[in-house]
Amino acid sequence: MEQADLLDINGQIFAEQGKALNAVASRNVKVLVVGNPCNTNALICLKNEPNISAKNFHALTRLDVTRAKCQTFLGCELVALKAGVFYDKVSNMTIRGNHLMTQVPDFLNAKINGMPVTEVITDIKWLKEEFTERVQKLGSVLIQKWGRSSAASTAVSTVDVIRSLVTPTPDGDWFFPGVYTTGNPYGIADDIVFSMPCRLKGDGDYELAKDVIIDNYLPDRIKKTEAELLAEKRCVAHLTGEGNAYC
Ligand SMILES: O=C(O)C[C@H](O)C(=O)O
Repeated sequence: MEQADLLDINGQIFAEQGKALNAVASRNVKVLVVGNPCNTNALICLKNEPNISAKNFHALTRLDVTRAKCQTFLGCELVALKAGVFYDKVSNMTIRGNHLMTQVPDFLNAKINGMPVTEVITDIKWLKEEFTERVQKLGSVLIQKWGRSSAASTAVSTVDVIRSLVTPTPDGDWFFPGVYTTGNPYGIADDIVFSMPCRLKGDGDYELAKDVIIDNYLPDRIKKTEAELLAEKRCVAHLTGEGNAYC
């Protein structure tokens, strides 16, 4: 199926969900969109819920973050640092942008046992190439292997998001959902759903993390995933009330 068809068919479901939530849901409802393409489906959903704050919508990019944490842990194995490190010792891991293949696993800001990942895994080539590609492609690799999307890890990630929404983010760490962009400090275009680092107090509301490092490597990649999301957005304009779709 072409991406434009997928966007249209799945997008219609999320437009209807948005309208239904708008009609009956609490104005404080928190919405987590799982169906792919989840960033743009979240955008469609929130555009159909004018009575509910766009801040209440999240896209499930947590799955990618958990994968990135696990791959980082495997990276530790590669440099014989497995002892004492499990993936829950990896903090500040985010993926930037879309849940799809252009996503940017941000190893630059991530830490292992409080130390920058790049100081623990000094093979930067491995981080830029193998690690990044593994995280980007795991979803499609699993579909090829099993003939369907991953279900258990999606369910676990969904529970993780809900737990993160109702628990204060641990000191020094981040929460990393796909969120609606409006006036963010990272220069990401407004009016899309983009995964970025956040912190929560445990009441479901969040603020964007401020202590974020950007080097020469990340911006180009972040621009690419932003461009993909802007293109998806044009493709679903008929579902967001913004005119004719253009794919
Ligand atoms: O369902 C998919 O397209 C893949 C899924 O989002 C995943 O990342 O495992």
